Amino acid sequence: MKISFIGAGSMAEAMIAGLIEKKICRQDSIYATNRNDQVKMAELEQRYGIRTTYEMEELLRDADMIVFAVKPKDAGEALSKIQPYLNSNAFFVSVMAGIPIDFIENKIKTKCAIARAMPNTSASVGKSATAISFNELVSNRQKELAISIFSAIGMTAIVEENQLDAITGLSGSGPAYIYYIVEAMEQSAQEIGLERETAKQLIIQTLIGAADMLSSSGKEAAELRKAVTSPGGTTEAGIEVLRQKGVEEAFIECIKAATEQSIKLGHIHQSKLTT
Ligand SMILES: NC(=O)C1=CN([C@@H]2O[C@H](COP(=O)(O)OP(=O)(O)OC[C@H]3O[C@@H](n4cnc5c(N)ncnc54)[C@H](OP(=O)(O)O)[C@@H]3O)[C@@H](O)[C@H]2O)C=CC1
Ligand SMILES: O=C(O)[C@@H]1CCC=N1
Repeated sequence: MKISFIGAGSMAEAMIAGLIEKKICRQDSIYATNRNDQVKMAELEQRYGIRTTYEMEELLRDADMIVFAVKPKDAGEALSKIQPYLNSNAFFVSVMAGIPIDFIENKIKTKCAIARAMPNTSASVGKSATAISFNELVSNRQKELAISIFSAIGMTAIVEENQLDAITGLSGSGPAYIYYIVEAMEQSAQEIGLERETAKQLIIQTLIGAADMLSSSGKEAAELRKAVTSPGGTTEAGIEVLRQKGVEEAFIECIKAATEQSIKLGHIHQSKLTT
């Protein structure tokens, strides 16, 4: 099975790392290209044993899946570059935030199977939360292929395309929100006089434990939170500050803003098709 990546940045690398870790396909059956960062290409070859090339013919010939992972702003240019090399057998999987399937269909001018997916960078450790939708040309075999690949690097939900902007705001960007909280916890650990490395390990284990509880206890987040929060205790004192500072509202606004941005990216690209 040949999988070709167009765009070789954070998201492509996370998927490549996950695919290799889970032995989904041979290392030398994964191909990648970028715009011009040859150092990065050499690094990927060395780190993962994959093939990199700037030859579109070599990259795309007989690929079972073409994963499109450039920034939305570069989508038009990159799609135009590969368009002459695509045929109706191609199976194209875009992971771009905000870019609708019909924009891609218009740009590549070839009727082919297209999936739009929203994974996250936890793919690199086999823990992506991915949502995916398909155009009407994706065959059952291609759907199974995409689902098996994304499921190997995490969990996969099949959704209607109109859900993907919200999913981008929630779980596509989601890891960054958690890292942001960890940064704050690390900063606070320093301020309250804890040794950096010990604090880091405690924070990580706290996150893993909480995620595990959410996943395996069958209890809602609110119930788990209440179980930690003794009346008149330490957690109550801490959570009260979060409440006063409006942290819950801030997170809700944060996810709405990310969702809006995904919608906006789509509109910007759609308007380019009509101008
Ligand atoms: N990062 C994340 O957490 C997630 C990202 N995504 C989506 O994945 C996509 C990629 O994001 P990310 O990996 O973070 O971005 P990066 O900036 O890390 O990588 C973008 C890649 O695209 C390449 N590129 C740009 N233009 C072209 C071109 N014309 N032809 C070939 N390659 C090109 C760049 O090459 P060069 O370096 O040479 O310029 C680079 O390798 C985005 O659309 C994003 O919305 C989806 C889910 C999560
Ligand atoms: O910030 C971004 O645009 C990408 C999409 C989802 C996560 N990162």
